[in-house]
Amino acid sequence: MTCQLSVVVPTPAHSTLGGPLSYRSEFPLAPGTLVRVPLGRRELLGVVWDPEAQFDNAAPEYELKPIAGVLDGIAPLTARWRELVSFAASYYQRGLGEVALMALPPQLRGLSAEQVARRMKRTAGPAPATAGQIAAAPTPEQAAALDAFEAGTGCFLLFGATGSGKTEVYLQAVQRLFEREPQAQALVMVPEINLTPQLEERFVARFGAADVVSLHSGMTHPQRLKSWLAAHSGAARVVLGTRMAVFASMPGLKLIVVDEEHDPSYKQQEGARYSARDLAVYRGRLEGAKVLLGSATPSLESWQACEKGRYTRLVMPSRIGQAQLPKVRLVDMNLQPHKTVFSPQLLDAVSQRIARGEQSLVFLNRRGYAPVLACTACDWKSECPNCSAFRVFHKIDRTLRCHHCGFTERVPRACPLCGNVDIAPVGRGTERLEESLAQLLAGTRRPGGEPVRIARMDADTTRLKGSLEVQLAQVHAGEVDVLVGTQMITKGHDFRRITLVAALNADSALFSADFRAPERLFGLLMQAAGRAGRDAIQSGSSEMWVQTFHPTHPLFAALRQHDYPAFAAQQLKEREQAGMPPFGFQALVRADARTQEGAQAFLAAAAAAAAGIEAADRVMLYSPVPMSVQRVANVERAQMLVESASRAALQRFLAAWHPVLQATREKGMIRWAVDVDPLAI
Ligand SMILES: Nc1ncnc2c1ncn2[C@@H]1O[C@H](COP(=O)(O)OP(=O)(O)OP(=O)(O)O)[C@@H](O)[C@H]1O
Ligand SMILES: [Zn+2]
Repeated sequence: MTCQLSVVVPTPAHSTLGGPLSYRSEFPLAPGTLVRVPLGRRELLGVVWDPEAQFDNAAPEYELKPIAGVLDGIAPLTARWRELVSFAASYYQRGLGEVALMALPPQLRGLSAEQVARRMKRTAGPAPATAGQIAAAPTPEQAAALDAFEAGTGCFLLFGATGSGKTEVYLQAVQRLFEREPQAQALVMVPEINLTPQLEERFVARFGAADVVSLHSGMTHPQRLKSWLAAHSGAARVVLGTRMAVFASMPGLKLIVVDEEHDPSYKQQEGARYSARDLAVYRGRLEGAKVLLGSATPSLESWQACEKGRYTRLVMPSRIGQAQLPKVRLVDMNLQPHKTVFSPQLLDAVSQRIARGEQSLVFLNRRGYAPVLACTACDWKSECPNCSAFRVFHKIDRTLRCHHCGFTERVPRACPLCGNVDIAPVGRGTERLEESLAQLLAGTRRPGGEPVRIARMDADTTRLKGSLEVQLAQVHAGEVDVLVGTQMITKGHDFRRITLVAALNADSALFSADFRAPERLFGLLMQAAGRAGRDAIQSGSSEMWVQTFHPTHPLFAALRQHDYPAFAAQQLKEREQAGMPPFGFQALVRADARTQEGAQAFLAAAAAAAAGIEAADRVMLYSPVPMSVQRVANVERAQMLVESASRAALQRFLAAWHPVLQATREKGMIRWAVDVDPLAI
């Protein structure tokens, strides 16, 4: 008996081999089975997909190649998993094979059936240890949220203030699930790996190390495979991971938590540009699993879904232990001498904290020493030769580094244009901020009379594996008085000793062209404020300082009141009037080419050819424009916005347009891609 199988294999993006390929097998195989198949001269990992005709004697056998092997140690992927992958591929306009294989651990691709069988044996460890740490007694707000979650169905938004104990709600929701259904599985997603160490500890303490596995890109391939197999076999009951974990194979999935659901890092920014938060909601529906989104500053999309009754809102306005939210203080920088970096009031407030043995956090969204190095005599600036951007001066190793293409050079001794030896940094990054703070606070003493200890945390200081954990531990242990860093330090951390948070240059985002900029800024400032005063004892005197040239901006009025709902209502009104998301739906087509003209011509040609295709009348195509950083690594970039009042119409249009884009030729074109529901425009 010969069977015809449809098998999904990794095919290049936009390839005409988008769907499953047909292979021959001597025996029937269940959909979802992992197989190895020949393609061209290679042998690839594939997934048996839902068959049109799994068994078909009339098939022209001689044309079909036989499969090369079956990974029969691994149970087939479920129909729901395959449906999730199919949906993601079609919604985000990518190849099915690309998405399916991206969703599997990379190491699986290279393993033979025997190797897999051996790994499976190794993952089957001792019986899982039972839950260890006892849960804290929930506060009344936590208890109410848990009960409402228990009683309802579908998708929930846990709108809880910073420090209101959302993590404990996640833990107890999972725990209650396991008490009811011991075989059930829970997926808990976090935005970034840097938030994971603390959370992972808490889940392990509660459910035991054998029950909890992680999935994120910081893991080695063998570790990832091990976690994946444990989740797939059901041995691990909790999967804790970043956006990629949304595709984890979990046959017993009953609960999905998305912590800090507003965080932009849930959106993949290359390849298949999926939103893990949105897929989590979709997956919840597919699997019949409840979905719990949590945030103190929800995305306007999720907020609107609550307003419309599609999600159930759970609110926890109070901080644990009656701790208060910090008092917001605005410093009007118009009243400060020109080029003031640190207003004297702010400096004074920080010094007072140090003298009392409290910690301060100062954040600035720019790493490096200075964003530009410039000649004091001529026009030379540290431009990147490959990008339309400046190279950033890093003093620590005296380099100029491009943060877009990575191009790095030693700082020249003299101006490359005029030979002047006096070249100077312009502006300020975290490295320089750390340096100037050390000077400004040189006279300040800690309660014991010791000098001030300043630490910096950003992508540069945390590059080495494990260094982030070490630095966070130092802050938690009170070995740091002032923590300087990028927004990395404003997210999610449960700092207990910080009583002052300062934002130094928030203004640039106030007048950004991106309609999401106010939402992002407000979220960032509220989250940053959320790091102060988390310990009830000190919270009464906690403060959030914002230095701004626009103190009367309405965004700050809402910030002062910690009033997210008012801010959201005002923003949603503006968005509704303008037909912007979540009231309208968008996609971006990006084009990379040798020249900017070429990139734009490609987009214009594809737009012209779109007339008359399905749903084109319900879609608005804007003119192609250069991207804000127009050239990166000598590639010119342009984009075109596609908008519709209907998500379904936009989807139909994009699907019909795909072959048109594929057929559009333009000299010098390098690549193009569609970004559905783009986060930045
Ligand atoms: N029921 C409880 N009893 C005592 N302490 C609790 C309780 N629930 C949470 N906590 C403690 O309160 C602190 C804040 O909780 P958590 O970090 O979960 O806040 P959060 O809501 O996630 O805040 P953020 O949005 O800022 O991340 C933690 O130290 C946690 O251990
Ligand atoms: Zn560059």
